[in-house]
Amino acid sequence: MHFMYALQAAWQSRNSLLCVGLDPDPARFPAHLQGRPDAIFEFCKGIVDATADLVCCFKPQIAYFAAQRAEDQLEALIDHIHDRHPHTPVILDAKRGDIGSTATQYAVEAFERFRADAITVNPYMGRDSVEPYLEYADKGVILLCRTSNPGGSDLQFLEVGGGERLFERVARLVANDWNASGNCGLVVGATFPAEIARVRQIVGDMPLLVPGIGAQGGDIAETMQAGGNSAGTGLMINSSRAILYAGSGEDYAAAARRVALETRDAINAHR
Ligand SMILES: O=c1ccn([C@@H]2O[C@H](COP(=O)(O)O)[C@@H](O)[C@H]2O)c(=O)[nH]1
Repeated sequence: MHFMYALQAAWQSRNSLLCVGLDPDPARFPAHLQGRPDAIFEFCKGIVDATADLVCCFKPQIAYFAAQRAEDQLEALIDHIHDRHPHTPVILDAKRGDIGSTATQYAVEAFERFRADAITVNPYMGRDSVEPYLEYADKGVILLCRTSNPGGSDLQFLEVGGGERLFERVARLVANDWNASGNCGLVVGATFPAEIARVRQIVGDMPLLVPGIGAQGGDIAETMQAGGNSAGTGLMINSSRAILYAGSGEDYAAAARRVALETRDAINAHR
């Protein structure tokens, strides 16, 4: 199914704009999982099974798996999500960016090896570097636009001519030129609500992946006010650490569910 249809369906059926980020850090795992060769898979599976009915998508961040030589556990986790929680889109957060021939391999990795429904991509090498992902017309391509980190302003805020800032140019380019298959989205951090509003103004109803609530301190009310689209959806609001590490004992998944539920409800209170 086309990523955008799957996302629309998940927004409706789950009544949720919450994306749970899967950033497994073994140093923070509960004691009963420490030292197990499949700890990363088991930890994430516990989170996924406890929260799947509360989310519109999951977002595994590939660095947490690759750093532990655990790409096989990432493959198993995405298979698990597809098998046990169908109709729950998976965004592989990889922020890839390279020349076309290499990007082709990254696209195969994301969509064929890992079976992700969407991938995050860095747009700053230009259209030919993004084309290999766009060619998978039913997969989501979510481009970095205004990232949540403070240093994002170093480049993304630069004026690039015509009174436009770089993040605005990216938003306009993606909305007007790169989105021919209707499979693009943008990353805009919750830590910069004014820029979320500006991006929404430029791109209309395009889905925005919004990290930065929870551990990074972004405000849910301001995010919703700035980013909701005409249908009251349009957002995948990500929280990773605040949910993953809500508990530290054997009941960590139940603790994660409690915080996911609170977060989903706090988001819905502003729709
Ligand atoms: O601008 C961006 C783009 C991506 N991220 C990613 O989102 C999560 C945020 O984790 P929290 O624990 O909720 O802070 C993480 O995987 C980042 O790599 C982002 O934070 N900002």
